[in-house]
Amino acid sequence: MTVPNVIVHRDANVLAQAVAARLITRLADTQAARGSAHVVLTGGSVGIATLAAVAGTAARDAIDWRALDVWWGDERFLPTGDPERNETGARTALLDHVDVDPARVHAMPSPDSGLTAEEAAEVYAAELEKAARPEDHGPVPSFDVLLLGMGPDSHVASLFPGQPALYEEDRTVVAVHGSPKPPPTRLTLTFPAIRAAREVWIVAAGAEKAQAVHLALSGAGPIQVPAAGARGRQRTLFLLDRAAAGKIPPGLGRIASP
Ligand SMILES: O=C(O)C(O)[C@@H](O)[C@H](O)[C@H](O)COP(=O)(O)O
Repeated sequence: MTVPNVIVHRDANVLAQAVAARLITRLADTQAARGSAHVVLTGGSVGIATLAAVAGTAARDAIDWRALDVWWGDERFLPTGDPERNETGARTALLDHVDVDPARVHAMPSPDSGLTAEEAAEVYAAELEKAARPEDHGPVPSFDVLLLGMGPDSHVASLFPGQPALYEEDRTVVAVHGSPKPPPTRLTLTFPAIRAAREVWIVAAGAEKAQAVHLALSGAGPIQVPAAGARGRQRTLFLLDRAAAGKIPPGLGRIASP
């Protein structure tokens, strides 16, 4: 697993703007090299603020939006259009404002599909598998950037400490019941799917995240500290504001904006 790099910005606003700039550059570079790119979005405050920042800058036109596959790391199992769905947040903040190819926006299924959460997880896993190419390392595409927010309990996507989803070694998407963060029923990528990403970027702001950041960077186990198990094949970034970086081990931080 890659050793994470830590980048610290002044506050949550600068963080969102800086992650947006980094994301645009990364995806545009990937498209220049390979023609298209895969990005995995996250819900949560910094995740959605980042998408809004992408929408708000003219540099967004550096991305060929029609040559981008958009996936989600997790979803709240709520009806389509529900404001609490991560999909709804991402559409409102960004996807409704750019020229994405609707066929390449891969929202996780909602309960109005008539599927149970378990069936929905299987459907999404099949969609991922269909998009995987022989050169990919498994039944999911090699995501170019996989964004993850992180909770104060160190959860990422809907992988919560101690829950069964963390032990999954085969399936790439599973249903989660009894999530400590509402709503209780969710769908989530598993560690094998997350670790197929070329780059994993964990974005977190606020002092309430400082302890989780500390643990995730201090050799904690992924069952107790899920963020400790989210690593990209080529690169793992912790993109933080100063408050979230307040407890990182000395020497690890790099202040990127004054
Ligand atoms: O469905 C969700 O809520 C998530 O995708 C979740 O993993 C989120 O990213 C973190 O809980 C961080 O959220 P905040 O940035 O709002 O603290």
